[in-house]
Amino acid sequence: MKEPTFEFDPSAMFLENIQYYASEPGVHSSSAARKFDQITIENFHIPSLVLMENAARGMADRIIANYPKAKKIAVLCGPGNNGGDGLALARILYLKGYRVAILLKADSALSDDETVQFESCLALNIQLYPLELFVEDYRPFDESYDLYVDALFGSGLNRPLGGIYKEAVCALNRSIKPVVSCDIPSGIYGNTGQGETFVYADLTLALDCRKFGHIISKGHQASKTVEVIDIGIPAAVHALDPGQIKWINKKSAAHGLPVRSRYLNKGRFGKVLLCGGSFRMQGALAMAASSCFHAGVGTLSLYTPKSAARAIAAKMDLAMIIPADETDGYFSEQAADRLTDLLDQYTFVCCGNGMGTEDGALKVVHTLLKKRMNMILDADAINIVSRHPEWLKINSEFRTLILTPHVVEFSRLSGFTVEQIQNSPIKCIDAFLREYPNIILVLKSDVTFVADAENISVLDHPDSTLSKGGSGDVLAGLICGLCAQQSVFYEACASAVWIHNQAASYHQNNQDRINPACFTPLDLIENYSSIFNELEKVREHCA
Ligand SMILES: NC(=O)C1=CN([C@@H]2O[C@H](COP(=O)(O)OP(=O)(O)OC[C@H]3O[C@@H](n4cnc5c(N)ncnc54)[C@H](O)[C@@H]3O)[C@@H](O)[C@H]2O)[C@@H](O)CC1
Ligand SMILES: Nc1ncnc2c1ncn2[C@@H]1O[C@H](COP(=O)(O)OP(=O)(O)O)[C@@H](O)[C@H]1O
Ligand SMILES: [K+]
Repeated sequence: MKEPTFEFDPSAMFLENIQYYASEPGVHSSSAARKFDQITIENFHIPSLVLMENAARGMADRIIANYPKAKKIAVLCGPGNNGGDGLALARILYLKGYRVAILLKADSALSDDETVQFESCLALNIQLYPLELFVEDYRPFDESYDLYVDALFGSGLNRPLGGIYKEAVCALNRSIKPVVSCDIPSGIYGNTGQGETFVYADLTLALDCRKFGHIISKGHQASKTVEVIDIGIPAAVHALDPGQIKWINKKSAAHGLPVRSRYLNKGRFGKVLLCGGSFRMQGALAMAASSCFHAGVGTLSLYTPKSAARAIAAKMDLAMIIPADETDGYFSEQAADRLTDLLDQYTFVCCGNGMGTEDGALKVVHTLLKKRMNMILDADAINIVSRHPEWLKINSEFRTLILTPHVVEFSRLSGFTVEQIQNSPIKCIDAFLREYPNIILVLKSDVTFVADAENISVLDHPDSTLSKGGSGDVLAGLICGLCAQQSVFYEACASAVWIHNQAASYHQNNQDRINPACFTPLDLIENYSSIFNELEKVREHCA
């Protein structure tokens, strides 16, 4: 595994206000996480056994909170410090009165810290079984124990699982009892999320920080629900990692929400033009428009083919509608010519929703890109620039361009296969942004990335409520609405991604929650107001 290149530089850390860093850690490679451990042990003189104890205590607390009925717990331990965490956890649970069994490969060589843990488990007479017994028949354990802990391998995995470990993982996956993985599901590589045979966990307790392997490739589903355990690594150490992915959370979402001064008039909250729609797909534009308006923009205009304009005008009062010349219900080439004269009135444009990829639409996108203005291209506009990637470079240094592809659109745009994007999203994003450094990319999926040439952030909150036609249009409208009101576009994109996802589950704990199957993308918009209120409170609290 390649070791990260960053070095410990105390001056870099302490010249800054250390509190600045005291926020939730991002997502790091597991090589970086190993480096954090090393820096903490060597430079902060916090012994590795202390970190291990913190890890084990944190895990015990989370297991008790998540599985309050589990009283009998079997812990599968490997030959390294992941196994050491497992043994320390076994001791802590045992001393709290749980019935605990340790499963360890017979004659296993143990790491130094694990040896310490092993001695104390032996002295306490905690039940110890050879892992071989579990591999031969896991069912007696299924009958006697309520929960398994997978502490076989963590960040030290350096080859595919084989032999008894592979068999143990297969048995764990067949078991009907819940499995909690320590740090990372065994068999998954923390740097890449790849693996051959690996544990499918019900809960993964990530030590210190989330690793890439929790959010990408096979590791994403294998990890299922991830909770982070604070093991006592100083927060400022995380900031040393240049390769980290920021975690999009409520606090960062609050940061990207525009501040709304009570004294300003509509002209100061953005003059937005949405360009899109067609006779067959006017709903996409209407949903984007409603989302954009409810995000707070001052004025909103829609430029859409005549027949779509008539249909939208009949149901929407929020936007000014400019009918465009059309051919068979889609933008005509003349529509693009007229657009040139219109654009100067607007401060932000969103283009693509329901637009089609006919010649007129092509010319509309080209016209926009020749103009030095800030804009989002979504949906069909992305399909169009995929056919003309050279257009992405026109005037690129004079404007911010936001692209919001889903994985298939990103595949068309970047040339990477869907499989490559799913297996190695970070590499694909990185390569794309090296080619187009002035773009902000929002790569949408169950895990969504927001990236520019310098930053990459992630939202990992899968929710089938959003797996519906129109969710993307609503997101494009929201991003446009937040960006039109401020100049920190990257933060606004991350904020919109969080709000959009949060809006899908907003009623989760209320009786009036709409079932995910029955929820429509328009219901998302109804939840903006409550979410904005919450984010404003977070912002006041942090000020
Ligand atoms: N370094 C530290 O101070 C801390 C480490 N922590 C824990 O330590 C873990 C990392 O510990 P280690 O570096 O010991 O690594 P692991 O415990 O992941 O395992 C490494 C050991 O497994 C062997 N191994 C790797 N792949 C194998 C395979 N496929 N089949 C059989 N054997 C294999 C290696 O040769 C090595 O002996 C973390 O994931 C975390 O759980 C935590 O306790 C926090 C503090
Ligand atoms: N399972 C899921 N979990 C979380 N978010 C999802 C899921 N499925 C879709 N989404 C989100 O919903 C939106 C769908 O966008 P897109 O695929 O462009 O839809 P459409 O073009 O139909 O509007 C994206 O923001 C995506 O991240
Ligand atoms: K593990």
